[in-house]
Amino acid sequence: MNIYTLPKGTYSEKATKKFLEYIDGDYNIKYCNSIYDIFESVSNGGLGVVPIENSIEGSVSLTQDLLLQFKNIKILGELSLDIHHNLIGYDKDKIKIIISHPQALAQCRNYIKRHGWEVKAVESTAKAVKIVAESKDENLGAIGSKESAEYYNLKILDKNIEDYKNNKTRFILIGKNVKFKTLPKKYKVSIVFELKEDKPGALYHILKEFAERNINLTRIESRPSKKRLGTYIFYIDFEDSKEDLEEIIKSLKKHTTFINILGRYPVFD
Ligand SMILES: O=C(O)C(=O)C[C@]1(C(=O)O)C=C[C@@H](O)C=C1
Repeated sequence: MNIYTLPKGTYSEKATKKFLEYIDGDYNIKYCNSIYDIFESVSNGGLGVVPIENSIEGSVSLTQDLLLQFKNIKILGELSLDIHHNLIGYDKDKIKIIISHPQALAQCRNYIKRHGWEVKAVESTAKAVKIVAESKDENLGAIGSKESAEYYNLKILDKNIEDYKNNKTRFILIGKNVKFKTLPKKYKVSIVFELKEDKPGALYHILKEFAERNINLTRIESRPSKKRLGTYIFYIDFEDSKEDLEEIIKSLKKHTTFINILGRYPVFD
């Protein structure tokens, strides 16, 4: 079986290797150019690993949108990685343009601003490093992992260039089903829904259902419904509890036009 992720040297590849330590069975890592390509491949079978949230920059909105779009794909597991970015290239003093993934560029925004560099966004940090390596252009620099610098034989010109300490990204394992070797104690549930009416207290009625059952929400987020300006869908993550999930969903359905369970899954360290 295959497990799809972003190219060699990306942080997503690192997360994939960590997931594989917990997964039962033989999987070959297959590299895709974008998060969209990973979802498309996984919809035909196998597993995938994609980033979903970063502690500095927030949600990876493409992942959120695709989880809704690809109805046959579920979240099967979650883990977080410490993210330490590096400036990669030839000569720091000659750099004029910095290339990287939009999330990585955003996580190093102050650092880039301080140096007055122009920025260019590409599909992954590893692709950025590859472009710099293949161009042999000293005016270019990339932001990426230590592994990507090694893989493309480029120098690390600066380490830990993220703007805030404790930079972490959450990654999810996606697919139809999986078997784990061992299971952690912590489980989470992710749901997405649209409120029935835009009226005072509409979201309160949803939150009340969780509060009354003493369920801890770990994230609440809205995204445009893409139907009209000012209309939203909501993503909620909550800690799995002894409460009956079907019963919770039934109680939420009273207030929503649609509600999907994106996954009920273990959270690995
Ligand atoms: O380009 C990569 O290396 C990725 O794995 C993507 C990604 C992301 O989209 O958040 C993963 C972790 C970091 O937050 C920066 C980039």
